[in-house]
Amino acid sequence: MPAVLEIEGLRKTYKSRRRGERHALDGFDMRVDAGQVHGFLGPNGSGKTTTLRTLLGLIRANAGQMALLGREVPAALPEVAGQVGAIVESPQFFPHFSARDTLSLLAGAGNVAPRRVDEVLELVGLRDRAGERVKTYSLGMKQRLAVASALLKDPKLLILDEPANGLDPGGIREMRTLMRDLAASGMTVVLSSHILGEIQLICDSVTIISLGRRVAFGPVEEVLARYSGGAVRVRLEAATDLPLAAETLRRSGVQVTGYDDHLMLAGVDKPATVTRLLAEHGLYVSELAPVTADLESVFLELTATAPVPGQHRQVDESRKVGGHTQGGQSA
Ligand SMILES: Nc1ncnc2c1ncn2[C@@H]1O[C@H](COP(=O)(O)OP(=O)(O)OP(=O)(O)O)[C@@H](O)[C@H]1O
Repeated sequence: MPAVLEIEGLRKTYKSRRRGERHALDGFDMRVDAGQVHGFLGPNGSGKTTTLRTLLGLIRANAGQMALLGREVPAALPEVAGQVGAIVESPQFFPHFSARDTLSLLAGAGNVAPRRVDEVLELVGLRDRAGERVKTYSLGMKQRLAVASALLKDPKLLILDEPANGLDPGGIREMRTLMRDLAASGMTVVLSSHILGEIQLICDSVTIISLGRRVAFGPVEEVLARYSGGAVRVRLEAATDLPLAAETLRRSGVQVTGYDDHLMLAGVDKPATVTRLLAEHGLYVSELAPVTADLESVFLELTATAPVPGQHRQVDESRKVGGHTQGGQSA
């Protein structure tokens, strides 16, 4: 599958007199294949916006290679810009203009056929309110207008920085449907976010960034499976046997956490061995279920941002949580 977006070894260092040097991107890699909705995930300050701004030629990298639609950027940006729609900073619209006026103005400036204005209004679901002034719009409607403006050129690649930021659950759901519709029409969509549930629902694949480095990437299901760590939930026919079962499993080297009515096991390669081991001790399993992690726990673990009781994590501060600090396919 051809890559629509490729980044290799990207470095960006900000220098300030007060804070000295800060490596916002520290050898970052990323690849997005055609036709995907790709989630770009990372905690605050991890380097998402810096990556997207560098890719779009808004700031200069210190090192690394980047390509959009198979062309090296920033050198080929003038040629590929017409096929890339992006919203990286919240666009400001004239509050007294309607959505239709706003888009007509942008279409005129960008040599876009006027009929495209109605097409994008339809696509983002603003057709029926297109004549009203932007100042009367909800945040969700303004976000749709921003997406509409990025769609005017009918781009092959759409890049959105935090498109669901500030939206209520209804607005988020609508944005999700819009993203999926765009992908279904053949567009590749890259969206940065820290709304993990959303990414899990919308995206085919993800890149997780932490402290300017890629810590995991791949299809969402693969990333989840990779970081579930062989977790298995076990229930027994007799709950009173749980302590004995826990002891038996621990003696065989399995990591066990005991709960009132079940055990959680970690690092189990073959769940069937658990059943056999327990049966050999007269303990009968009523449930043996592999537990898949959700994206939120994977994200918290990989980016070391899980909350710790009594501690306030500082922005940009790295802290190791659990065993994983680097992804299996990490850069
Ligand atoms: N213009 C700048 N000057 C100095 N430091 C900067 C500048 N822009 C970003 N940074 C620093 O670079 C790091 C990465 O910032 P960036 O905005 O790319 O992160 P982000 O992942 O987009 O975060 P958020 O989710 O909060 O928007 C942060 O430490 C930030 O403080």
